[in-house]
Amino acid sequence: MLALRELRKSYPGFSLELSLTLPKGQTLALLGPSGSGKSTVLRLIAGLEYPDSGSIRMEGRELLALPPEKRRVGMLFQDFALFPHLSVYENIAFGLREASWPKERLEQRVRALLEQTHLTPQAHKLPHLLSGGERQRVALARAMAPNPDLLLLDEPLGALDRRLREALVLELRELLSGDGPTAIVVTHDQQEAFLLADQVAVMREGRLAQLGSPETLYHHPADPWVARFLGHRNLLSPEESSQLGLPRKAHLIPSAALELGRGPQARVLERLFMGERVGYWLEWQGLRLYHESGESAWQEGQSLSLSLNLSRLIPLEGA
Ligand SMILES: Nc1ncnc2c1ncn2[C@@H]1O[C@H](COP(=O)(O)OP(=O)(O)OP(=O)(O)O)[C@@H](O)[C@H]1O
Repeated sequence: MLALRELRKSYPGFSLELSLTLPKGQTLALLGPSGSGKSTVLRLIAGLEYPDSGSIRMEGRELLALPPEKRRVGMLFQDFALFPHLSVYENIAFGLREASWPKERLEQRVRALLEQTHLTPQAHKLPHLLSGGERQRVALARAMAPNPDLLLLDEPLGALDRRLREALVLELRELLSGDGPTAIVVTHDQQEAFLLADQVAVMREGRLAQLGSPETLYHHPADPWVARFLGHRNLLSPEESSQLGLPRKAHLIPSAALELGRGPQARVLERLFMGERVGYWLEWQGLRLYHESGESAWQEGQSLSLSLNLSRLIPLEGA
């Protein structure tokens, strides 16, 4: 288990303050906008930065008392940083040679990792001959080689184009799930965080805005900021809520609360064709609501009847 306790780090104009725990074997995603402190957390754990105060305990050891190389933490960088002149095999073996692993044990470990990451046929290739996905797996195998207690992945899919990211996120998910390593993944992509992590920590300005499973976070965001950050578009302010007869609090309108085909008229303000799905911004009873569906026939200016099931709205803390 990893435990960060009251970890503090200040830079001019920015301060981080964080406590959280991560059970062994689980994956945590640090999700937040640019500048919210995600990479700082990784750097503090890896030992590339030192905190002003606090503690980082991993399997009962205080990591802050140890130099980076003794922390048993593996790091995977955004650009993978493979050694271009070394084969796949030698890239994976690199850290083990540095740590003077005995020959036989080293060979066994590298072969096992090649198997696990489906890279055995590529073992003797140089990195430039590999696909993006294969390169990612080499980098991951290299980071996992010395059996770190914790794997840190900083935007592991950040440098790749969207189509490749979509395929690779599933490969990464397979490697991290089940009896995979304890891992922390930094990402600013909500979908990636949800697909990879058991727990998601949403960060805002150096603080933990919310920690929870992807489903809990999505269905029960802590406040309107988290709700908006996770892509919810239909939120009521406290004033709008009270006009509808609800308590004077912000509310989230889940898509299941919008019922089409009955109720007062809504006007289509904007139609956003995206392919399989079409998004519609609607004006209804003085509110601007967003609805997404497979229905593509509605046009701008058209009216539809719509009702809002108030019993399904979720009250949120904060404004
Ligand atoms: N070495 C440093 N010296 C001064 N300020 C720093 C340093 N490292 C980070 N910061 C500041 O700390 C804040 C958090 O940076 P950090 O890189 O952790 O954010 P992030 O959430 O990872 O952002 P991104 O998604 O853009 O990578 C930023 O305002 C940044 O400018």
